[in-house]
Amino acid sequence: MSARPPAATRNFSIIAHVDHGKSTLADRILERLGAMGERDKRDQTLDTLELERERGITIKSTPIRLEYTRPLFEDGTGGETYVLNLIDTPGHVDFNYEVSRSLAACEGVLLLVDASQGVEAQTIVNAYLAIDNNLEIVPVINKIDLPAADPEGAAKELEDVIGIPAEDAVFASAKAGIGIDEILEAVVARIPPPSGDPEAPLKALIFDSFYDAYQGVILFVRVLEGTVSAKDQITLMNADRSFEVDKVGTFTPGLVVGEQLQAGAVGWVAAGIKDIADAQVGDTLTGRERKTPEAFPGFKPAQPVVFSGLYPTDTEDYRKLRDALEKLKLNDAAFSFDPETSEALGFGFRCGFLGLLHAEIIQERLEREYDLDLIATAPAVVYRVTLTNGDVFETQNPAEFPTRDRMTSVEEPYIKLSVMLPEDYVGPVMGLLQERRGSMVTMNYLGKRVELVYEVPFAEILYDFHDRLKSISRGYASMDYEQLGYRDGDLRKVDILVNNEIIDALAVIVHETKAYALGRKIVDKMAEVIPRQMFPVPVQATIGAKIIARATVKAYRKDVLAKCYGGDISRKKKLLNKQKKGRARMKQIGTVEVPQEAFLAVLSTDE
Ligand SMILES: Nc1nc2c(ncn2[C@@H]2O[C@H](COP(=O)(O)OP(=O)(O)OP(=O)(O)O)[C@@H](O)[C@H]2O)c(=O)[nH]1
Repeated sequence: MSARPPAATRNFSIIAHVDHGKSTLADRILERLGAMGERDKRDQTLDTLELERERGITIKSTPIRLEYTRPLFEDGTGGETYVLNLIDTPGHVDFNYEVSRSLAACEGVLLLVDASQGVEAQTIVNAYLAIDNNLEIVPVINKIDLPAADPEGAAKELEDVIGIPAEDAVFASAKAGIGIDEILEAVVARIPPPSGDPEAPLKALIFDSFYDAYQGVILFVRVLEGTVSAKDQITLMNADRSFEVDKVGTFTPGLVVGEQLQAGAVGWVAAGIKDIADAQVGDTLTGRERKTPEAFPGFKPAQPVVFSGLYPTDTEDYRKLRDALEKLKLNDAAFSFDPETSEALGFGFRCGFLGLLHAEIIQERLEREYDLDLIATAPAVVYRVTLTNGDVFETQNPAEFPTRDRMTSVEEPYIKLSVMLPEDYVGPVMGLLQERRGSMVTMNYLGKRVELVYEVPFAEILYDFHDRLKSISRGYASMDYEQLGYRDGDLRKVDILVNNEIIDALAVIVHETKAYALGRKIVDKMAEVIPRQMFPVPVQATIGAKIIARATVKAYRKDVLAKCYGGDISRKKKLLNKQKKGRARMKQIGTVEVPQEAFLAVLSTDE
């Protein structure tokens, strides 16, 4: 494995906007290079988790080592064999940091653009991630088989927006297998080989990892300098922890054990690391004795930015939930959980995620793989509050948010949001962004399409923003964003009362200008979803002592069982059973049963 000089290696990734054909192209390359072999030819080989496949989104970056032998050309060239390390990248903004680390492990990328869609928001963001990492970009215009394809137009857009010469583009159809040979030739001809001195002190970048019950954490690394072998003593520079290497190897796919990994190589390292927090993506591996002078730049500890409470609907399941969270955490340094108690919901956990999709994935896994029924509270961002006594504290739990008289200021996280859309929808989309307290940074025209760049409070896009954007642009707009940092905001806590009791888990933080509208929306939605009781149930929204909105859940007119008096007993049983089923995902609060939907009332769309 290590005998091959780095000159014959190419490390690259495929980057694209969602659905532009990344997985299809990767599969086609694998197939072309025989890597599918005898294995079951599945739809999307690179997407490993069961859940990813169902959602059609790649979560884990799984590299694959391929061998490519150039054909013999008439001029007598060709015939050489190259090792191609194809590093997959997750295709969602929640995982942009992982994408940037995966790219840091490469020398080049295939930038894939759908010939019928053209450049989209994620195309631009991903291209800039590649440019920031000084990568060679090979533009590939995909789906040229589609009747609506305009390959030249898409190539021209790339040139106009990102400055990649249109004549560099390779036209392809991953589905029909067109242009695959050209793509492989472009990879070896245009993407530079890795450099680095195998004799230098070890310097390897961790770009992904997973937890294995027997081996501990398996690190996916790109060796930048030096060599790493079994029995080496290594140090993780940012974590400042040292380990002895058990095994190293490459991916073919599947983990293959090898002797060593040298500068330029992409492979895996197992070193009996038990805690994934010690081996975070972006950290640098070096020799314990012979250290590299500087860690690879740009390390950011995984930090959740969206928080939500997770409670078992059945209080008996608390331990089961804790065990499940512990298991998931083994594999996911970016996910956090801490016990929390809610007066309304009992014992649960405050969980932190990289974004809404990450939150949804974790929740779905808990329910499906661990068979748990959960109540999730509305997602919230982290607020920074300065109290009147000068103390500053951060909170992501609206229930803990202080009243106005106890604080002097609040700050909230902002993002830089980039939206790509046809010019016809610019008006309505700008209206939406303004409604979300956004301020424009730039507006770029490219032909009939426009890129809008806005600074927006993160909380404003958490809920229904993406759906609204899609619906007002008839599905044509695409978006991507990056975190910017904290800014002052005039924020209030809105409490929700059911049957005159504050339900702590329903509190939300909202901008002063929107408090009334949001309070109204929540109480109306609550009144709609809380089942009728034997008595009328008032639902109120308050700021401090002031009621800002109110609605009532009307009482039953008749007892459901009244009909059954004297009737046959099986019918009565059936009815009770039906009611019991309907009760799944309900939480008894005082005398009132509140369904999961009510806890997410704040997420319901305005329309
Ligand atoms: N007509 C046509 N369809 C294609 C081509 N390449 C991919 N597709 C289709 O486009 C859709 C999206 O392709 P994927 O490969 O899943 O896209 P992706 O970019 O990997 O998507 P994510 O994994 O969700 O990021 C699928 O329905 C593919 O069959 C192509 O060359 N021509």
